Amino acid sequence: MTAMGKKNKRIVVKVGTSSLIYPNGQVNLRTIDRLAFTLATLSHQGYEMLLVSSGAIGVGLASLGLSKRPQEIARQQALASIGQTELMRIYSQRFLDYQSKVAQLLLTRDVLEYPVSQQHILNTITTLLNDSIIPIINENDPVSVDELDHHTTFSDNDELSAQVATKINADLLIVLSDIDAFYDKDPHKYPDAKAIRHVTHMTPELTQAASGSSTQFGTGGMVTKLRAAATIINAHQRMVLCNGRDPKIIFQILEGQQVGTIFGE
Ligand SMILES: Nc1ncnc2c1ncn2[C@@H]1O[C@H](COP(=O)(O)OP(=O)(O)O)[C@@H](O)[C@H]1O
Ligand SMILES: N[C@@H](CCC(=O)OP(=O)(O)O)C(=O)O
Repeated sequence: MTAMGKKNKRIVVKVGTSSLIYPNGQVNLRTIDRLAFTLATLSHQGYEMLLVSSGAIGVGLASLGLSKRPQEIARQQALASIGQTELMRIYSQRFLDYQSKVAQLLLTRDVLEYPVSQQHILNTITTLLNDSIIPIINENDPVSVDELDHHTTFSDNDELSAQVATKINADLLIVLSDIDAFYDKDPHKYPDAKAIRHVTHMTPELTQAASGSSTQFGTGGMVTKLRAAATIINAHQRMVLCNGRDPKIIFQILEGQQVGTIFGE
């Protein structure tokens, strides 16, 4: 079973905070550099590449030399606004080194759901892809709110990446995490956990196997990745979950090698 057929062209890559920030809070420039190299190379080969990148809050913490995420929402939103510009500065510079241009889209749930704004977002993405510019997407954290009467957040960027992948009709969503695959239980807690290589449909057992993040900076853990996978399976699309330590793993996936966990028929 491989993730890709020959016709696959439009690829969404999602990278989580745990791949972008070292456990000591420093920005992982090595991974960012390899990510830029990989996506730029594939874009030059004719693939349409999009990146959904977390890391605004993590980079914000690193910029201010803070080690712990604050509780207060306004502080988190301020950190995201500080970190987002720095994250994009790093991406722009690294992608330029590999002769690729990037663009930034910051989205909230409401603008992606409302038909008129959704169409504008899709038009922007299509125009960028036609010009071989790589859209880098994150949630617009400083304006996202999660209140009873006004809910504009995505639960997490895993869900945002699945929403984007379905709306732009992507051929594949690749979720890069700090773990090699989806396991029958959290391998950070249970050393005897076994990798599940292919999931064609969701079952209550699989949902139960997924638990939260056990890393300092990750947010949703496997719960949100499984939700994203369910969205992708329902849309008859495909998702691969794999380790983002070395983003060159994306080349292996596109060459048809079996890595990580494949979700979808
Ligand atoms: N069944 C499972 N299989 C794999 N990982 C799991 C599972 N349940 C929970 N996890 C945890 O989910 C983590 C990945 O999620 P997270 O820390 O949010 O990463 P990211 O920043 O990439 O989104 C893993 O490091 C692991 O500890
Ligand atoms: N929008 C937030 C990331 C939220 C998120 O989903 O994080 P992660 O679980 O690391 O993918 C940020 O840029 O810090």
